[in-house]
Amino acid sequence: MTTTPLPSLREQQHPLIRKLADCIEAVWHKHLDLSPYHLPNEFGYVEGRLEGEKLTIENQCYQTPQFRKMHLELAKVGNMLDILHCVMFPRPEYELPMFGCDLVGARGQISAAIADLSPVNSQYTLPKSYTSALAALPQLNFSHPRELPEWGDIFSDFCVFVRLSSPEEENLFLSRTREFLEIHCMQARASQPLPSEQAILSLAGQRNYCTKQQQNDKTRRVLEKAFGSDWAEQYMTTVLFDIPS
Ligand SMILES: C=CC1=C(C)C(=O)N/C1=C\C1=NC(=C\c2[nH]c(/C=C3\NC(=O)C(CC)=C3C)c(C)c2CCC(=O)O)/C(CCC(=O)O)=C1C
Repeated sequence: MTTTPLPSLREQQHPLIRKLADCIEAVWHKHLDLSPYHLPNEFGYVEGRLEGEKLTIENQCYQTPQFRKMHLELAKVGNMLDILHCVMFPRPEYELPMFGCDLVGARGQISAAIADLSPVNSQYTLPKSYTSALAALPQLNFSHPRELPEWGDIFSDFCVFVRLSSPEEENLFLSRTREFLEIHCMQARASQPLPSEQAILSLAGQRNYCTKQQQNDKTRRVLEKAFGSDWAEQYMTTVLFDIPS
């Protein structure tokens, strides 16, 4: 007897969030050898109240030989906010950057769309194979680019951070994020583990990435209003951006 999977939260969210969630899963399944990554079970599916609005979070996590954790999170705040969050944490013995993306939709418009392959080596530079593949992509011109906050110094020169104001730009963002993911997954599959002293340097870069991302007060505020500051702190430091030991 086949159990029909529960409909994902994405069916109730902004179409671009649904398309990007489907795209991320498709690229992961196409290129990588996925195994489950078990989050503490209270975090698989959580519900809270945000000023009377229900906050629903749906998490999916995998791991592969090259990635210790690949996290796709969908969140919905009543009818106000739709969120997609995705971070791929490389195993430190691989010199791979961090893929991260965040989509925040309010009342049908995507006010924040960001995707990046962020360097975590000791010089905070991307591997040459990434730089050449990314530099070969056509230059995109979005009508509403956005300025990164202070803590955003972790992102690469190829980072896309925009407000999306049309279906055409939504599709541009979707295809550029798919390109980032395809490059990343193919590079990851072709990569070999580094000597252990290199792993220590990558760990430091990942720690910096997580520490900076934990400074995002816009994320923290949504979580605090729904679950309180202790829960938000725990969630940001153990689920969203857990610093590898
Ligand atoms: C790879 C990058 C990246 C990753 C992985 C990441 O997690 N955030 C990332 C980036 C990033 N996010 C930003 C903004 C917002 N984030 C949320 C909320 C959530 N985002 C979540 O993931 C979750 C958990 C599900 C919640 C709850 C809201 C509400 C906003 C305001 C929306 C707006 O400004 O229009 C900004 C702008 C920050 C600024 O301008 O100061 C940046 C740069």
